[in-house]
Amino acid sequence: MSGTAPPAPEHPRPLRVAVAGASGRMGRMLIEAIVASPDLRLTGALDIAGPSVGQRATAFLGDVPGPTITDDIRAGLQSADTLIDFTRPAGTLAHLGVCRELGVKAVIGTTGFDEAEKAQIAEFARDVAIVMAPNMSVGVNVVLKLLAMAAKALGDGYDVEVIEAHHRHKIDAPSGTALKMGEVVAAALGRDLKECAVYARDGYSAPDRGERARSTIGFSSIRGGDIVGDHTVLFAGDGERIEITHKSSSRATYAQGSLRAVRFLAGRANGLFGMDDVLGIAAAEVSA
Ligand SMILES: NC(=O)C1=CN([C@@H]2O[C@H](COP(=O)(O)OP(=O)(O)OC[C@H]3O[C@@H](n4cnc5c(N)ncnc54)[C@H](OP(=O)(O)O)[C@@H]3O)[C@@H](O)[C@H]2O)C=CC1
Ligand SMILES: O=C(O)C1=N[C@H](C(=O)O)C[C@H](O)C1
Repeated sequence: MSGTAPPAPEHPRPLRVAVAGASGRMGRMLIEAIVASPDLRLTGALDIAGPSVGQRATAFLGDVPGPTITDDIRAGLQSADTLIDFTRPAGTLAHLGVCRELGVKAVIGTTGFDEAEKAQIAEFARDVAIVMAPNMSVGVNVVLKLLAMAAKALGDGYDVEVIEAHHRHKIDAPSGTALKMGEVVAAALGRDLKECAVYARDGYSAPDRGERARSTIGFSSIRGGDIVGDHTVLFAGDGERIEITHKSSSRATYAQGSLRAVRFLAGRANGLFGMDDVLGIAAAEVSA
């Protein structure tokens, strides 16, 4: 034992966290992870009006104390430093409006935002610090770097297809992660995904009929059972194929990534960040 004082704790008091979508698949996973984290405290739980409102947010964990789920956004956020939101685009935007008023930071996992909604989130981030990512897992964010490197190295000679599979309850398609993968590959190839994405092919209706246009990036979505989340990017060339795949087998990875994002935001007043910022890989080398 040395005689020096132990290092100061990273955070002098637990970070106070509210969860939106508290009774959802991710909401419950997040609540369980927060309760198990000594540096975090669950101070609010939000959900859209329904049977979960009025219930104790931690009831599914047994006799664990926790806040009551509310659909009153202000009440749910009033004691929080940071909101973690895994809901729907309309819900997230409503929550962010109150976050801005109350000075509450936000970690956004919700997917399915359109361009106008993304612009609104960027606007909110001028006033409050926000981490937003379609996938909070470490693995997927490392894969995004690998994809950029692969696309740069392979260039235009390979056809790119993004294939994703999720559980039967997922409402948006393609997944936010698949779209992000497409964006990363398109950027590395000097393309604009808006111009080159192909979301459906039925073989009969123009303009999808006929040979594959070389510069397109195709998307395929599979929905079934309890698949947590699988993503493959296929680079198909002449005489060889490369497949880069990530498979989630537990939502705990998304929850743990979200908690890392909460801790990352603790020192920040405003700005829009991604999981690559949280993980410290935003500037990782991707040149081929
Ligand atoms: N970034 C990431 O790492 C991940 C992102 N996701 C994304 O998170 C989101 C939620 O996923 P998941 O937990 O599986 O979904 P769930 O449907 O299980 O949970 C969503 C929760 O939000 C509630 N909700 C619905 N609409 C609103 C609204 N307008 N305002 C407030 N709350 C609302 C739902 O209530 P009700 O049930 O009554 O509709 C439910 O409690 C999706 O967009 C999904 O793609 C999911 C996993 C990982
Ligand atoms: O809805 C889900 O479940 C998931 N959604 C995210 C997405 O749309 O990419 C992340 C993960 O794939 C699980």
